[in-house]
Amino acid sequence: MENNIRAIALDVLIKIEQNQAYSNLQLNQTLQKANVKEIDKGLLTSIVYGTIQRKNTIDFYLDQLLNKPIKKKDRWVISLLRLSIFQMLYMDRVPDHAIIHEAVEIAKQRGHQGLAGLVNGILRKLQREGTAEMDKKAGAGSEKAALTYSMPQWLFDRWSSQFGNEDAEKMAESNLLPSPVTARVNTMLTTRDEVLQQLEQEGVSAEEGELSPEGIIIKDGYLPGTEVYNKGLVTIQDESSMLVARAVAPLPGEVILDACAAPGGKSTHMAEMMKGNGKVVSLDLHAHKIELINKQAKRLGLENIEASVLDARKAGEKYDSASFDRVLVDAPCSGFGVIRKKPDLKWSKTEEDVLKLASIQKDILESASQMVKAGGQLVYSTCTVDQEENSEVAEWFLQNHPEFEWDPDFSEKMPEKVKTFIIEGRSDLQIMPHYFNSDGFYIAAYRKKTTGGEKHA
Ligand SMILES: C[S@@+](CC[C@H](N)C(=O)[O-])C[C@H]1O[C@@H](n2cnc3c(N)ncnc32)[C@H](O)[C@@H]1O
Repeated sequence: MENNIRAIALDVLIKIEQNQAYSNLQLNQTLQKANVKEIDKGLLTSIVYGTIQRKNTIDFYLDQLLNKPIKKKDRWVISLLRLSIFQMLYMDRVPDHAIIHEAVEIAKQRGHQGLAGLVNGILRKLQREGTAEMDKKAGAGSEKAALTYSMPQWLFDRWSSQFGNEDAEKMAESNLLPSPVTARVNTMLTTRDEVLQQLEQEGVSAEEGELSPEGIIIKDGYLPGTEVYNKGLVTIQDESSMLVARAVAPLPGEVILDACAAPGGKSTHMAEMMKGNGKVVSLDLHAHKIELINKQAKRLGLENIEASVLDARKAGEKYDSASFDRVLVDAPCSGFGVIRKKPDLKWSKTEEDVLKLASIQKDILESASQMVKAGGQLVYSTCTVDQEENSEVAEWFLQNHPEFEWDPDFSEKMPEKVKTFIIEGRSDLQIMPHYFNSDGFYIAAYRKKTTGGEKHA
C-alpha cells in the first residue's frame, strides 16, 4: 500500500504543479476520490505537504545531484525525485533503501528503464554522500536562513525587516511543522466536555484547546468520519481563527454583517454564539462559495444565516448604511499565516500580490464600515502576518475614519494568554504561528462612536 501512497502523492504533486492548483484543495479532492485508507491519509498528507514545504531546500540539493537537465516531457520525474528526497531527508518512517526501491519502481512503471536508472543513480548518491558537501554552498546570512527554512528569499527578508531576524526565523521554522487539527464545539447543541467524551467513545483522542473555550485539539484519529462531526457538534477551525468571532462578540437578536464570509467558519461561529436568534448576513464575491456556507449552516443546524453573492465593496447598493449592529471584514489576504496548511502559498504569492491585496482590503473596509450602526462594532481580520495587510490597513482606517475608535472592550473579550500581545491603547492583535502552534492571524476591533466623530468626505 505504501508504494501506492507514493504514486498517489506523485499524482497530487504533478497536478498541483501543472494546474497551479491549491495544495489543500487538490489533496482533499484526492483523499475523497482515491481509495486511500484512513490509516494512510496521514502519510499521504505528510509527503505532499512536506515536499511542497521544503521545495526550496530540496531543489538546492537536486540541482547539485542532477548532472544533466531532465527533458520537458519527463518533468514528473522531478516531482518523484523531490518527494523521495523529502522522505530520505525529513521523514524517518521508511529506510532509505526502501524509498529508493519504490521510487525506481514508480519510474519504471510511468516511464522507462532509462529514467529508472537516473532516479536510482541520484537517490543512491544522496544516500551514499549525504548533504554535508552540498551544504557548504548554502551561502550566509539571510540567504542561508531562507534555504534552511525553505522560504523564498524575498519573503524571509520581508519578515526579517518587519519582525526582526529572530521572530522571522522562529516563524519560518514553525511553518515547517505539521499543523494540529483543531475544531470548534457547537455550543448551541452541546458542551466541550460532552464532545470530548463522545469522541473518546468513537476512538478519537482529543483534548481541550489552548486558546479558545470552545476549541478542541485532535491528538489521534480522523474527525470528519465521526458521528460527532456528522451530527454538527463540531466545525474544523483553527484556534486563532476562533478569536475573531469572540472579537465581534455578537449577541442573540442582533443583525450581523459578515462581508467576506465563505466558506462560513466565522459566520457559523457567530450564529452559534447568537443561539440561533437574530441574523448573520453572509456575503461573498464568488457564487460557488455561497453553497459552502449554506452546507455548513445546515450541518450545524443553524437557521439564522442568510448567505448571498455580493462584492462587499458594493454593500451600499443592497443594504442601508448604519443598519448592522456588528460588521466583520475577514478579508481576502496573502494567507502567510496559514502556510502550514497551504504550503504552496509561499511559492505562489509575490510582493506585488501583497500590495494589491492591501488595496482591496482598504476598499472592502471602506464600504463595509458604512454599514455599522452608531455604537456598533467593526472587526477587521486576516490570516496573514504581513504588516502591510494588517496593522498598516488597520491604522489607515482609523486615520481616515474619526467616527470610529479602537474597541475599548477588546482585551476583555480575548483569552488571558493573548492579552500580553495587545499593545496598550490599541485593540489589535497579531498572532504568529510559533506563539501557540496555531495559524497566524491578525484581528483589529473598532467601535463606532455614538457622537463626536466626523467622517472625512
Ligand atoms: C479569508 S476568506 C474568508 C473566510 C471566512 N470568513 C471563514 O471564516 O470561513 C476571504 C473570502 O473573501 C471573499 N472575497 C474576496 N473578495 C471579496 C469581495 N470583494 N467581496 C466579498 N467577498 C470577497 C473570498 O471569496 C473569500 O471567500
